Amino acid sequence: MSELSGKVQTVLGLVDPDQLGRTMTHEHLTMTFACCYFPPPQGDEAVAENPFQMQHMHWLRQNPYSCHENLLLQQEVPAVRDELLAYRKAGGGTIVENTTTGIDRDLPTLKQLSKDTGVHVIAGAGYYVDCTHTEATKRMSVEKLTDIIVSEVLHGADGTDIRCGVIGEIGTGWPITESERKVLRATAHAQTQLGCPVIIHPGRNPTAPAEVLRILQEAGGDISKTVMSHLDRTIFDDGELLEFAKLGSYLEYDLFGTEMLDYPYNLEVDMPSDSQRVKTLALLVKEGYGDKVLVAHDIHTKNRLTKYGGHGYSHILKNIVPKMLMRGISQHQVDKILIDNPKHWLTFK
Ligand SMILES: CCC(=O)NCCS(=O)(=O)O
Repeated sequence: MSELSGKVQTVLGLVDPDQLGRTMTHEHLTMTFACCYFPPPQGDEAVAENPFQMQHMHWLRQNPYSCHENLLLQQEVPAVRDELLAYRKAGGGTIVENTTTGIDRDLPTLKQLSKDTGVHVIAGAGYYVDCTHTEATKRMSVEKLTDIIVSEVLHGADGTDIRCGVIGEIGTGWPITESERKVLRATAHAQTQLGCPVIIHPGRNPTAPAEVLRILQEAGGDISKTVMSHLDRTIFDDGELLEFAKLGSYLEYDLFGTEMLDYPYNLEVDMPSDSQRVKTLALLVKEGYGDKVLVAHDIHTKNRLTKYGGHGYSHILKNIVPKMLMRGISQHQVDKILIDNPKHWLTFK
């Protein structure tokens, strides 16, 4: 039996799963999203150059990807430290930090933030979406990719001895590229060796999540230990959602706090409001999937920080939990979503 078995691996080492407490399963504390810059609407160029003013806050919430500076979360370590202290005060215990290769994972900073704040931080192994894969990555065999991912969990990543505790977020687009397919197969092979948790960023198409699970399953992956992220912007029809839920992965609503009219990466998408997200969680609980639901904010741009008038990492604990209770989700079920489900997912087999 491996020394990881029955434990959770944080950036500070192995911990007992009962120590995690309330857990956000999909956040970023330091990263760059420059790969996904989207030009501003015509006429808004001047605002995009100088967005961090009170009168531009609404514009920034509607157009978070159209301002270069907003995509550099890695410049905000002191603000993130303050936010983590506030998160602890609000009752939070753990954050899964989903930054993988391609969007500037910074393990020493994650370790320091965890030391400074007492929040458990779990780092992610593997690769983000195709446009961030280097030519060298694209040339790698599945075996080589598997070895790298396994090593990031067992020995440490990015030339450090700081170990990752999950694989992901593994980035995929739509359609899924050949390089992304190889990374998915490597993810499944690494998961088979390690018995570890996996988390996926699906493409922006309602059929993308099931296609990813199919690829993972064919490569021997454990779907019951895999999280499908970003369902808020991916599957909109209740019937389709319940069909997807039958496949057995964790179901993650991780864009709490993000409300925007025009989702630039796919204008077909109507981004739900937080109230609509809570309604969907209530549906999943009622239909028997309460032990599969996970939640988070996926903070990946500056404007989502409270420093810039955003919702911050404590929004779910402070505002969404009361709304969940008000909409008939029991306290027992809320505790499952925030404590038990993350704990079971994050524990190595
Ligand atoms: C790196 C952060 C990330 O991928 N977030 C998801 C953004 S979106 O695809 O939901 O727009």
